[in-house]
Amino acid sequence: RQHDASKIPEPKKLPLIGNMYQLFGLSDNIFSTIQTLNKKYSIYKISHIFTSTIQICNPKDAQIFLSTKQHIKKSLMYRWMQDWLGTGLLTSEDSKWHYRRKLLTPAFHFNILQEFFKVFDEHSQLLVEKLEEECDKPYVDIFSLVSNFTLHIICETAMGIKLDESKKSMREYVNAAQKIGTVLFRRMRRPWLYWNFFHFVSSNKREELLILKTLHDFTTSVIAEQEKSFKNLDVVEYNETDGNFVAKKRLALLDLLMTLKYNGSKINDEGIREEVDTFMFEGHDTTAIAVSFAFMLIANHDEVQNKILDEIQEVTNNFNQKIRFEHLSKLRYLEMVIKETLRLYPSVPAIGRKTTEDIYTSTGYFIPKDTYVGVQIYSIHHNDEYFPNAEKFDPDRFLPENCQNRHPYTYIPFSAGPRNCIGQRFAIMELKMIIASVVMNFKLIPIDTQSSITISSNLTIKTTDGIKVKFEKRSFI
Ligand code: HEM
Repeated sequence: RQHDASKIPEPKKLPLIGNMYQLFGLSDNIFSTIQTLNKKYSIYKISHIFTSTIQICNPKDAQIFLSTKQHIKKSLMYRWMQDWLGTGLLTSEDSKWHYRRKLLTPAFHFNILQEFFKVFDEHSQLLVEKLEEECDKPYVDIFSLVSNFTLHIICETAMGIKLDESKKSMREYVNAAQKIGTVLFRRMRRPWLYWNFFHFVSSNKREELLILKTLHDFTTSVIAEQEKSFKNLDVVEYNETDGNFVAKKRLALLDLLMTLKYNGSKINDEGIREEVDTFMFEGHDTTAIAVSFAFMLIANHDEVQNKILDEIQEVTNNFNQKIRFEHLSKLRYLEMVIKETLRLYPSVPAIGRKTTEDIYTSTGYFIPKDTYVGVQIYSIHHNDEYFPNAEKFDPDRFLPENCQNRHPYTYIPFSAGPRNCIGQRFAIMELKMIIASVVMNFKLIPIDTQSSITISSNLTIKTTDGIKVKFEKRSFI
């Protein structure tokens, strides 16, 4: 065992600015700079005068940090996100996180998801209608179109409100949600902005405040709208053992939070705002990204597209029935396509933690308590050692027999362990419904390819120039 954190490999350092300078430069190529480092080392340290982070690019160490209840504290980036998300489920720690996680888990129970199906269906059909209007165009920039639909879906399901289609604030919200990531990333790359004072007086902060206003105005209007129609049912009881209030009936997210607020629990207006901001963002952006990359990959792989279509044909009795809730679990090949899309393009490419006790890595490096750690999901997914010919899109990697011998932490698009994604099943259902509805109605024609796009760094994975796909109406259905 090597008992020394200083033994962890470090890319070349300079005085004061450490090796952080490696990440300076244009935001477009930062992503590839990070990936080059990630390919070179399976674990390494990146640092400057104010802070250092251990980057983990291998599944064994990812398991050490993610699988236990021990390391649920988050890294610096999540603290910077608190002006936006408060301490909602994604950014909270310790007892607050435990309480909220326990409280909100039933809001994504199977029975609730089943009720959401009609919303997934309705918006998938509306997306099909919208794409029909786009068939004449040389291509569709898919993310900006789909994110509108996924925002509607999260509002109508988890928040329980129907958005007004013409609402200008909706588009503004989606744009602001893209911009906030850029502002947060800019801070990460400028060491002097780690100092709250310097950040407070910077132009970055001024930009952040404007963006936050747009984001918060939108979520505030969603809460106000839901509150107008909210009916307070007597479904809350006090749990003597843990001193918390619980709902006796399963409720969707915002209904649950409102019910608890009106019945004297710990949830107040601020708590509601935190969770609405958190779920609104996590719930629409991640899924829109996944749909966009899935369309690009399907368009570029005819054999995959045909297999998806064959499976839908079989499940819907030769396209004679509409896709129903019970069909979703039968769309097994489509599920493999979604998994392979999330391997190549995990919507959340990296996550951060802070150690809560001294720890040894799988190769014996010592990491002391209170160290920031980054788990590099994208680079674990792109490692040829775990996924031979890793850049190749091959859904068969997820055939049961092909998964057996893989370390479980080689594939972690939803993270893993107690702080994994609470919306995982929601996301898979929504993706299945949207992709099946679109492939059933259109032939997807490639415009962008895996090599034509440039991935850019943001909180979630983005490209510098959108993702372009062409849609051609199928005539035989
Ligand atoms: C393809 C879609 C999605 C992907 C790839 C994804 C991925 C992730 C990942 C990697 C995390 C861990 C973040 C971290 O530890 O910092 C996470 C957490 C989370 N996700 Fe998702 N997510 C998706 C969809 C959703 C949806 C649809 C929702 C809401 C309905 C959602 C809500 C959340 C929340 C609230 C957390 C924080 C959980 C906690 O800390 O207890 N996600 N997600």
